[in-house]
Amino acid sequence: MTDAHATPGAAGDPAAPLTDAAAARAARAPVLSIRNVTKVFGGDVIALRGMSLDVRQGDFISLLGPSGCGKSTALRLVAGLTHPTAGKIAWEGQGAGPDDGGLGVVFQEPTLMPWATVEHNVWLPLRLKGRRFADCKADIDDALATVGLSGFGKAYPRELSGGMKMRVSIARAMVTRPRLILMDEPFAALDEITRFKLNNDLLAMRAKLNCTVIFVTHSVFESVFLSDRIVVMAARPGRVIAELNVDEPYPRTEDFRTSADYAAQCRATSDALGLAMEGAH
Ligand SMILES: Nc1ncnc2c1ncn2[C@@H]1O[C@H](COP(=O)(O)OP(=O)(O)OP(=O)(O)O)[C@@H](O)[C@H]1O
Repeated sequence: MTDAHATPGAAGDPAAPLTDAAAARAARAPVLSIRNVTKVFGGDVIALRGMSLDVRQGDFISLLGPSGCGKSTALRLVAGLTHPTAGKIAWEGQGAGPDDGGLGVVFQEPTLMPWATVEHNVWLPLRLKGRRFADCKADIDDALATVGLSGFGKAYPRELSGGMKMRVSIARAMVTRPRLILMDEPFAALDEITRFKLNNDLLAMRAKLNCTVIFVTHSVFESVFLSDRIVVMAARPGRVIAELNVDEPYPRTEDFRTSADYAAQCRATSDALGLAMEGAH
């Protein structure tokens, strides 16, 4: 039996007792800590104010909130693409961090090189590390198999559907076997059936790679299906207003998607998001 109701977390009610699942999560090895991070653009746009988050090995964290609440800014800060105005982001352990292969990033657009084949696109992060194609071929084939694209290595992006392009983008992010994958609304542009399928496949890939994911989304349904932690954010200024745990164990299947537990968790998350939207006006 699962407890799929909103449960307290670090940013929710730290004084409340943890569920067994939350206690087990808290015991996992730390990957990254975000401490009181603020990002201000141009002197007066507070994209993010005082964000704190502990990311642990195996977490699947969704950042959920209205447009402009600082979700992408938070991901860019973690990726080292921009730097905090105040506060600190600290990586834990060896082989971590954006500069030493500990990180893979998937953007909303697949951002593939149109002139290169699928396998050459996936090779890119290894190539940037100076690795020869022939030496990486097995890893590239493995990444393509993991995303369900075996046999498409010689195809060009123009020959692929939107969902397949996104799979290539995910294979490219995972080919270095990063500890942490950041995903910025990767499925937002896809139709709902493709999105459900990619949600299922993403969980299978994550289980295979045993990696940690931070996932940005506008979708309550997607965040509840995928995540074990949902960070709800509000805009103006961008900030965290709640953290909810989804204690349903993995693997999650279509049975979960149609269960009363899932519906209850979606309602609780929707309520928290409603408060975030109110705060934005
Ligand atoms: N480079 C920048 N320069 C100035 N302002 C910026 C910059 N990047 C983001 N902002 C502002 O910071 C705020 C947060 O933006 P961010 O893109 O992080 O939000 P978001 O939650 O990801 O939004 P969306 O869901 O629409 O992508 C917004 O007001 C945005 O206009």
